[in-house]
Amino acid sequence: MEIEKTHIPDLAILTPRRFGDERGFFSESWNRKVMSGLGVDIDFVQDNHSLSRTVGTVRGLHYQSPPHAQAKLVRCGRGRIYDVAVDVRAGSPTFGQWYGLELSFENGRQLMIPAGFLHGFMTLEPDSEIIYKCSDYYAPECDGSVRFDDPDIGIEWPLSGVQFTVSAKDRDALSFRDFQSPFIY
Ligand SMILES: Cc1cn([C@H]2C[C@H](O)[C@@H](COP(=O)(O)OP(=O)(O)O[C@H]3O[C@H](C)C(=O)[C@H](O)[C@H]3O)O2)c(=O)[nH]c1=O
Repeated sequence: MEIEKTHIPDLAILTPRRFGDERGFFSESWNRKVMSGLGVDIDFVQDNHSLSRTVGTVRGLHYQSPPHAQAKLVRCGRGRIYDVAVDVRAGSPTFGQWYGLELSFENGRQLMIPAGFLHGFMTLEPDSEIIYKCSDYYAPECDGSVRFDDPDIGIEWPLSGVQFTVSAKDRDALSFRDFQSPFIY
């Protein structure tokens, strides 16, 4: 398992080793013992899996507030997405800063997102599927969302000039200016 830091503290990229042979490959997508040896010890309790049919589907930017804040480990099981996390931990030196990268079946990369971040992605291929581990259970009463295209965050999404597919919840999401962070660094 390779682990790479980003410019945002605690936000990291994990790339599991793939054992290739004539059949294809085998990979351990998560191993708690290996990761705790690398200093990342999270008790994930829920796995999520979503399929987005069209290019330019955007899901996010979402968060769950305490006491059900979620750390997430995100990977792309099919297709290709641009995955983004925004640091919204009050007091963090990188508060309001975002980091994005391509996750795909091909590159096998995973984004390790601590609690206290907004999370969202944009699909770059049709029929893209993401699979992600969460460190707390779904709690709709704690669910919140901020506009993916908020100018005060300024995410440089890779696609422009396309008709984005966005849920009503995400279209009506908060502006970053109206968002009150419930997270402490
Ligand atoms: C998140 C979630 C949703 N649901 C139900 C609730 C709705 O009836 C349906 C679709 O939910 P939603 O529109 O919130 O799904 P996404 O837009 O993919 O939201 C997710 O996308 C972004 C990228 C995230 O990081 C979050 O995990 C999550 O907010 O699934 C559940 O039953 N359990 C869950 O954990």
